[in-house]
Amino acid sequence: MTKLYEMTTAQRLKQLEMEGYLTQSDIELLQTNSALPATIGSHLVENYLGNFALPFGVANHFLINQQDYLIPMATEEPSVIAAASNAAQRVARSGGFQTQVFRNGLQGQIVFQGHLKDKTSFLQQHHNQIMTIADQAHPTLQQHGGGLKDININNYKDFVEFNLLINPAEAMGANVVNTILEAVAHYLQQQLPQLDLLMAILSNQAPQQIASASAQIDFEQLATSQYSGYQVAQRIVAASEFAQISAARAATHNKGIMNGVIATVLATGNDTRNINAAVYAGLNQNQKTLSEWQIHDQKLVGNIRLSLPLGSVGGAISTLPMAQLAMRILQQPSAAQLMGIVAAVGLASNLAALRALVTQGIQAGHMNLQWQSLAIMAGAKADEIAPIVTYLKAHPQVANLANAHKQLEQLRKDK
Ligand SMILES: CC(C)(COP(=O)([O-])OP(=O)([O-])OC[C@H]1O[C@@H](n2cnc3c(N)ncnc32)[C@H](O)[C@@H]1OP(=O)([O-])[O-])[C@@H](O)C(=O)NCCC(=O)NCCSC(=O)C[C@@](C)(O)CC(=O)[O-]
Ligand SMILES: NC(=O)C1=CN([C@@H]2O[C@H](COP(=O)(O)OP(=O)(O)OC[C@H]3O[C@@H](n4cnc5c(N)ncnc54)[C@H](O)[C@@H]3O)[C@@H](O)[C@H]2O)C=CC1
Repeated sequence: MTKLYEMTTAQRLKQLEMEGYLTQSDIELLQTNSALPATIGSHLVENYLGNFALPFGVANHFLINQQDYLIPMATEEPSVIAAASNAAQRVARSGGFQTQVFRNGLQGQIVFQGHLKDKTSFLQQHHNQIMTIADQAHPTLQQHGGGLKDININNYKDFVEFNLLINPAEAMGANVVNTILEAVAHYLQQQLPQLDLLMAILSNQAPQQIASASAQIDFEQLATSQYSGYQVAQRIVAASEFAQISAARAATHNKGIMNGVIATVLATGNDTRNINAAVYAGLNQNQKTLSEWQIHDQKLVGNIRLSLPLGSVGGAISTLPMAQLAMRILQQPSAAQLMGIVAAVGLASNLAALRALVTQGIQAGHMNLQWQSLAIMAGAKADEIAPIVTYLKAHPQVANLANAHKQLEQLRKDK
């Protein structure tokens, strides 16, 4: 069967329509030059001039909690989608990804300058009123099952912090949380005139919005022409250990994870700055990397744990037509399901990069993609692609479109 990446874009769209991932109107949306009408764009940002387009594609072969997924990605970086698909296929053949999600709420901070002597009795006295104000500030949130869950007060040297835990229901929650915080802050300032309100804002540290994904990969899925699967597994574990002791390597290890994470977060209309901030806030001196790899029970075992305050409604998720399309391709996941999916994508991106790095190096795969693109651009069809790639690989000095055309003509004459 022709592989997705060997098809033309038109064939690919047809194939995904046949598989039920896309409707005719999705295809029309994808084929319009600007999938974002100016009427929406000009309401999303200020001083709007036009749209900035990015390629949008899908990674395939994802089996997550025994369910098949196509993963929409928006990215400008070549090989991110191929890498995620490549690793996902190895994981799927070994049983797939398992995910776990803890989605308990976002923290909001109301910060005053000064000192609050009797914080416990203040909280006891005002707790119910604060809960009522929070509910009134965003009444629809309660209808969606969200709202203020908990309040703590922390005294610092010259500051008092009211820390509110708010369940944003299905939203990412920045706006709903900030609305509640400002209403509560106003009330608190009235009750505490001796303090000076400094700010009220959600925290992008999200220790209560955590997604974990794991995969147990059979050694045979890792083998290359140079190394056995077991050797590759050992080398991936060594790479993971080195990242734990080298901050310089940890940064790159993590970047490889964020390749797929950010591409998927962006495609679904979620806030990428929020996710970058939350993910990196989850790291510390003792935990430099977002994932770890070990050998256990004759398998390579990967684990990833990410702070992922994602939403399935609200903000640009509900406004951008392309984000809505991405959510349809993902079969309309809940926010918690989306968190698990994104964690699995992060682990897949990491596995692909590490496997390439500890075997043939990163450039060989990148050049392979380049040659594949040249062959496809020259018009090569399924079984014609491999011989042209082989030729271009063997003649890197003349690996250009004109020569890909010549080789294709020759190949067809020789048939
Ligand atoms: C590049 C590949 C995938 C080539 O991989 P390959 O070995 O040439 O692939 P293959 O031809 O054997 O195909 C195997 C599978 O790969 C996928 N695949 C293969 N080709 C395509 C394609 N054109 N489009 C879409 N998917 C593709 C596809 O799933 C395919 O299965 P199939 O569908 O055929 O049954 C591999 O070498 C790889 O995974 N390399 C890693 C690339 C990577 O991580 N890139 C990210 C950018 S580098 C970076 O930013 C971060 C880094 C690396 O520094 C992080 C770190 O240091 O940790
Ligand atoms: N520090 C940060 O990260 C900040 C981020 N932002 C931005 O805030 C936006 C996200 O804010 P949100 O509050 O998530 O979006 P939002 O402002 O669109 O609010 C969510 C809306 O969805 C509605 N809704 C419908 N069904 C719901 C359900 N099942 N659960 C919850 N709400 C439901 C709510 O009533 C509400 O009106 C993003 O655009 C983000 O970039 C804004 C300020 C700060």
